[in-house]
Amino acid sequence: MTRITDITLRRVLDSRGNTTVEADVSTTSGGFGRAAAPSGASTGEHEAIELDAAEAIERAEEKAIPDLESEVDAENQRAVDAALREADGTTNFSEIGANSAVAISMAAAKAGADSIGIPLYHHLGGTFRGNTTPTPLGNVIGGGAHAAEATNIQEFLSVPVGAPSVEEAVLANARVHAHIKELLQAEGIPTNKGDEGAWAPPIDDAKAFDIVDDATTTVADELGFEIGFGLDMAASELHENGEYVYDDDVKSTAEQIDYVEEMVHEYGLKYVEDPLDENAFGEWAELTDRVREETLICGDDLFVTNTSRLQEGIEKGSANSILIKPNQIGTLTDAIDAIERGAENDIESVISHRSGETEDTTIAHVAVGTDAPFIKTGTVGGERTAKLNELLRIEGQA
Ligand SMILES: O=C(O)[C@@H](CO)OP(=O)(O)O
Ligand SMILES: [Mg+2]
Repeated sequence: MTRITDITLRRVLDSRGNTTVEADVSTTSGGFGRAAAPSGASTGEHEAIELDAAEAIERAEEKAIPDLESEVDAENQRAVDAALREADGTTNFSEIGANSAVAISMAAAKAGADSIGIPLYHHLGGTFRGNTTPTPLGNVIGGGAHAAEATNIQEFLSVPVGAPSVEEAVLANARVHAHIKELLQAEGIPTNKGDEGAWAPPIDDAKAFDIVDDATTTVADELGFEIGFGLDMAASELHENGEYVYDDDVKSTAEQIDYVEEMVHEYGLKYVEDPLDENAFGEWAELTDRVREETLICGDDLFVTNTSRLQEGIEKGSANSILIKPNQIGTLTDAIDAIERGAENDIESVISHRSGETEDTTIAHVAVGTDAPFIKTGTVGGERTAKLNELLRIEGQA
């Protein structure tokens, strides 16, 4: 019923105007799925390999598609993803490209769900999950690798933990984003935007902390529920020769740990992603020990959605949260295996977009299907609202 009959790949544009891979998958029962691969800018050194889109398509057409068409059932996600890995033959999809692999993996999942006649989140999570929606982390001020001449910290995130619904949470983040524009304009500060639609003003991190604190507090008072905030420090991008290099300061590892702990206490941060370098498992553990009761310390570049790296982090106590990005590892099976391993070890999952995105909505379904407590997929911009609005549709079906 769900045997794959045809896989078609094409180049499409992502939100940065770069080409990426889109896959169409059809099945014998007429099921259909379409998905496109996102693309990162502040990529982890341990991520699966993204090839030039045209190259990835050519190689996947030659090496992977013949092993899938008429050979595998779209509803059997593990079999689809095992065939992709088998065809690639490397540990990091460097042969066919993680971009072609993840596009095919996600499109096959959609075709499987369509063939069976259930929503993707239900196909991915099963009948006993998928009854909750994640809290969205909304990127409202950005810099780092996402915007030049802006903050050193890559992302300041609105975290509406008190919102009674995902609809209220999404609207709250949009309100915080709009209020920040008003605060910046009131001071005559330019309101440029970064890759993910967050404001990217020419201000330092200290100013950004104060503006985001002001905006989240004001909007929380307006709406009547708690709105905290968090960070993606993407500290590997700041890490040079064992130090963390800011525009106005250079911090040793010990000073970086103290700094993050101080910010968690001063601003009541709900979430801190990548506060230290992507190889510093031990130092991460020291920070996590200090603040784990107050905040989530989340591994993005540290874990790169890789269960083996997550296992090392579990054994060392490096973090209490993992960022999940299917294109970092190459298949939905690997991404969901990482979520499960995390859940077995009290590691909270945050399902995430990439800075280069399309209108694809798969990650919204992954978040709901796995009961993930959080999703990080921006605040405004078509490639971000595509996921946020899909969450609103799913919540409406509940
Ligand atoms: O660092 C991150 O968490 C992601 C998403 O915000 O950015 P990028 O896709 O550039 O890695
Ligand atoms: Mg990150």
